[in-house]
Amino acid sequence: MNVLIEAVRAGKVNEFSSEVIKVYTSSLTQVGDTTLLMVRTTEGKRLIVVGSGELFDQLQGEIVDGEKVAPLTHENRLIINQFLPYTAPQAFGTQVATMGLGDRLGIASPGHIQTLRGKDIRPVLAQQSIRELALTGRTYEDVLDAAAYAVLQEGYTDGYGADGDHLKKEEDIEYALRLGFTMLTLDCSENIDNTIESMSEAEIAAKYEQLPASLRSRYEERYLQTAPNVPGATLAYTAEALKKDVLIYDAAINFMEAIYRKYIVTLDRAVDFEISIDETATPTSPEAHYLVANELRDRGVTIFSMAPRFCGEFQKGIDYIGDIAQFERELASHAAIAVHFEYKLSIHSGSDKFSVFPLIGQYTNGLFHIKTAGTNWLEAVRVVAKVNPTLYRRMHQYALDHFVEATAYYHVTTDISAIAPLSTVSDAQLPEYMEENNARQLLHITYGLLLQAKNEDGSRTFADEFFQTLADQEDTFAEGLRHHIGRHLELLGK
Ligand SMILES: O=C(O)[C@@H](O)[C@H](O)[C@H](O)C(=O)CO
Repeated sequence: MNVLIEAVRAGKVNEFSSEVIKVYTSSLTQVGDTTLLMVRTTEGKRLIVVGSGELFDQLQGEIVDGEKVAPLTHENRLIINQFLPYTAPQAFGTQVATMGLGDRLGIASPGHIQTLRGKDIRPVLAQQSIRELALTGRTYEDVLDAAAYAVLQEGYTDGYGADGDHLKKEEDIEYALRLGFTMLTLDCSENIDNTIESMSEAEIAAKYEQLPASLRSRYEERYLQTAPNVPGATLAYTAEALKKDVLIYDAAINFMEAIYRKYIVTLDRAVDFEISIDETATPTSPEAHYLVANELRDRGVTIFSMAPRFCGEFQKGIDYIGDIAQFERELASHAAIAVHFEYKLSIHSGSDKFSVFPLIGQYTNGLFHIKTAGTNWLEAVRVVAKVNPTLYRRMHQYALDHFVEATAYYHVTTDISAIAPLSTVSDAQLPEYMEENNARQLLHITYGLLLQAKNEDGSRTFADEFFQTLADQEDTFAEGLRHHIGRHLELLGK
């Protein structure tokens, strides 16, 4: 039997062989007569496969002294999924709190698992939007592979989800579902008519009159003649507000129903279907939220969660911006509406919203879905700032030089002039940039440009050194995530 595996079993993990840098003791797994153990070697992570049986035979790898050393490939991940079902993603439904832990690098999930293990919340480890894939150059196969191997590495058997996030096009929906994604976040922003917000009351009335009379009378009967009764929600429709909401959301509701009928109802497996109306210029009033939810229920559309666009600003990687008293008033209604229609409220751009986390935990009674992604990338940047100041300075300067280009992808109100000039900051102070909102947003939204930057000779400007630094500092990164995401959970009441 492999000396490493025997050493792990005997609790003597420091008996490393020469090529092994680290043994992931939690990965020790027995499947029939096959034993698996993940290690990090000078060539990267590998699976040591010992024994015999189907799993041993099917895993692809090199035979060394009768044992198999298997790389963490996509093909091997699919085989492991078959033999260890908990390494494949699952849907969670509406009765357990869930947290989206978007990992743009493919190396954060072990720290996320260490943070959530044992808590009353489940991780959606494989969460990426098509926007993130485009900016990082990754695929959904890469995203699933990274999450599954992290689950194996950490010996995490409580289940995790996979969210095809902010999907707008049918081909992207088909792509994610074909790969086995277990959550689908339908981004309806392109079906929401934001021009209505800037119209006068007369213009709205005129446009509304152009709608079919049958549609108008149906909405008026359901929302003006019948007062909604949602315990805990304060809802008051006026004729003017109803006209506006119908013009803003009617096409989006039709889109939601069409996708549900074509892709969700026809599936032979459970999928958590989320409706995202958060990435739009129009804040979602509680009345608008109720109208969308009521129309969906009336059309037989069952959803896992709804992501409204809250009042104020939920910007990337920084705390809430806005009137917290108004946020609390509206949150109470949004949460009550979610309870009434039996789905979870989903909090997008959930990274670092520390000032409102207690309210979210309170009003949802701890039953929510919250999404993070940027803050996990920034914890990796923080590690670089701590241990590789030269690399951080190069990345920071590149981000400054390319910031305007990055604003095409994310809405931020960053004040670049407020960021301390690099020349005035000592190496020891560099991590403090991660405590300053403008610097956080600078590094947050330029992630794709930094990761995909190339030199004239085609070599990667930052990515190779960045990933090597994070590999060398794997424990530091995991500890940073345990601290930072742990703070999120603590304030959310988890
Ligand atoms: O950056 C993205 O596209 C995603 O991380 C998106 O922002 C996600 O839905 C989210 O809200 C993460 O906080």
